[in-house]
Amino acid sequence: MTLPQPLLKLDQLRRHRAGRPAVERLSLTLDKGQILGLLGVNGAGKSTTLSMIAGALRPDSGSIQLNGEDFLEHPELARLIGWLPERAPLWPELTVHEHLATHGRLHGLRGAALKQACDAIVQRLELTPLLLRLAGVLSQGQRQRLGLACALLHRPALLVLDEPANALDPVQVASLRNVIREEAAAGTAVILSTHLLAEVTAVCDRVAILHEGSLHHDAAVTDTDHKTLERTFFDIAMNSGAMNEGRNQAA
Ligand SMILES: Nc1ncnc2c1ncn2[C@@H]1O[C@H](COP(=O)(O)OP(=O)(O)OP(=O)(O)O)[C@@H](O)[C@H]1O
Repeated sequence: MTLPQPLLKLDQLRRHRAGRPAVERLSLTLDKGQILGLLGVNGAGKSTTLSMIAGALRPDSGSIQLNGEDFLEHPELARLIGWLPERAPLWPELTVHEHLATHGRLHGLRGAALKQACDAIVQRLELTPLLLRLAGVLSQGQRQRLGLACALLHRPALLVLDEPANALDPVQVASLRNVIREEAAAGTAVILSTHLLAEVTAVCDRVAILHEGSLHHDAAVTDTDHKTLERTFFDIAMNSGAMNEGRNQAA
């Protein structure tokens, strides 16, 4: 019997930025319907990792497989991905509706299918009152919601969210959590980076901790209550030198 392959497989990813290692020998897998939280202090390498997964930054070495295919060899597999970067890239002179329609067209949606996709995401993310507003005058939280809508519009198999709760009010944070859970229940794999441990325990079923570009922890969240996760996070952040020595000796 052949085992189902993971939706996403990172193998020994490496990337230097400004002459320094930003991500080092990172290997991870993610299955359909899983929600992985990526934690780490500032500069740990979370955004660099997510940018490589989303196809926006090429690794120096290592491989990325999507559905068993080599993403670096087949960049067209980007159609499987919905990406919300740390700062949603919006055109200030386009309205919310024009953004959605443009994103849909870029993903090959036309006519009735495009209208249906836009209507569905507008309703889901409660964007109706904002439809005719220019992106340039949206609040930060509204920009974040529009960025999330653009990432979800084409029904990606893998959702890559870089600090998605940034600037959202508590009502919108709760609604974001629901959207993430609904996506995972429908089979979408989700990877999200955050600084908020509570975000991970509330919504993720797995957690990975990056430090200085390397993976230091990868565990199921059900096995890790909030206090334990907090302790693990601080241990890694404060004792990384000692941990690295241990890892090097073990290697
Ligand atoms: N555009 C860039 N040019 C050069 N170096 C960069 C760039 N972006 C990030 N870096 C460097 O890469 C390393 C990893 O940064 P990255 O943004 O991936 O970390 P992060 O974990 O997402 O941080 P934060 O939590 O602050 O968003 C850091 O040393 C950072 O200085």
